[in-house]
Amino acid sequence: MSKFKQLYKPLLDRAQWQAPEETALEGTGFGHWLLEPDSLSRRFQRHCDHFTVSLIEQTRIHKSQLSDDERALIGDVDCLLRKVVLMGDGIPWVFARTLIPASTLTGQESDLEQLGEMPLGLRVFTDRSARRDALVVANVGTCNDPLWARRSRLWINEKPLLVAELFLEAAPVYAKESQSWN
Ligand SMILES: C=C(O[C@@H]1C=C(C(=O)O)C=C[C@H]1O)C(=O)O
Repeated sequence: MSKFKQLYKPLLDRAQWQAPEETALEGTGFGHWLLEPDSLSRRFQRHCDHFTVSLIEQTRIHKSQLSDDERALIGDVDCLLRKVVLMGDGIPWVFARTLIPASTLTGQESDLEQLGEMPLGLRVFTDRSARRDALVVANVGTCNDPLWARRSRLWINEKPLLVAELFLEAAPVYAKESQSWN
């Protein structure tokens, strides 16, 4: 089992998700990143020379494996589960876990199953219909050493997928100089 899965999946699993307005994120350096409505991948590309994605795992899961939260957001459906690490110049920045319903992997979106190490966001946000909602955040670290995560639902051609992202210690979200609008 990948060290990323061993280390980071449990942190996402136990995240106590909160609506952004319940946290003091608005207007903070963290908030500019965590509340990013557009593609995180595109934003990361502006903060490194080589933005890459490492595919950790991709598998089909039965709808019985969904949490109640997940089922409420994307339906009681079998899904494709995709786990990746996003890296800037080879440094792990985000551990991401995405659930793509089988009903989303149809028509123009059937290619989402063959993304491999192409960033999901660069594919989804090239579609004019793409939008993000149901964004929630969680600090899965401590007050003194925050480790932020977010979960949001993406829509492409009115079909949903659910993305959970854990911002690892080296991610620019924690760097003073990058806590701005860019
Ligand atoms: C949804 C996006 O795609 C990013 C890339 C992912 C992937 O390649 O699996 C998963 C989550 C995101 O961090 C985005 O760029 O906003």
